[in-house]
Amino acid sequence: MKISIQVSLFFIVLLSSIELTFGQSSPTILIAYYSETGKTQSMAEAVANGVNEIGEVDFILKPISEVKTEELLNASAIILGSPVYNGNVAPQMQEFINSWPFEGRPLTDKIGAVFVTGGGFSIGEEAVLMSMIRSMMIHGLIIVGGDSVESAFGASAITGEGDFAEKEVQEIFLKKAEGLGRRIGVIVANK
Ligand SMILES: Cc1cc2nc3c(=O)[nH]c(=O)nc-3n(C[C@H](O)[C@H](O)[C@H](O)COP(=O)(O)O)c2cc1C
Repeated sequence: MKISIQVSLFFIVLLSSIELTFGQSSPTILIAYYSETGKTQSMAEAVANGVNEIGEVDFILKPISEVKTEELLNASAIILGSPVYNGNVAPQMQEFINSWPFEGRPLTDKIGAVFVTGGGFSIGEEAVLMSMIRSMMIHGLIIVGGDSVESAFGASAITGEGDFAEKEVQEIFLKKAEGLGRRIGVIVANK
């Protein structure tokens, strides 16, 4: 009798620990970017640093070419980054979004957010933020901006004009990206 109670207790503890291990995995934020010369990648890494500060959520950080459909479907939030090409989103990023599953709108109600890098001031960066936001809204995502009025539509960096030319992405822009990541992290952690 005593042995069978002990065996039952053992299985109860085992099942509880399995539930704890597999039933309570942290929500994940997917940070996906396109980058030819590394500037948008630097912003993506800053977004990830911001998410990391929150601690309660996982993130996947990768170029769009490596993103799997299941990673999109499993993510609680999707954060996209693109450079500005001739006033538009990089065509690779648009193709990526166009490849998302649409039937039944399986991405509906995930959090969506965006960041860009552009060579110059007001020659496309806001248009590209808005372009990605529009596409995400077609898929039913809930759009969230950055953590300051200067990143209201998402985080942006100027990489090629005046003092910002031929340098690493500057701290003032990386801070916006970090703030975006932190904000999405807090929202996802409390969702
Ligand atoms: C083909 C091409 C077109 C570009 N067109 C624009 C543009 O219209 N407006 C702009 O601000 N920057 C433009 N840029 C500059 C890039 O957006 C900028 O250098 C960006 O930071 C590059 O990001 P990456 O290092 O992640 O590739 C263009 C760059 C290339 C290569």
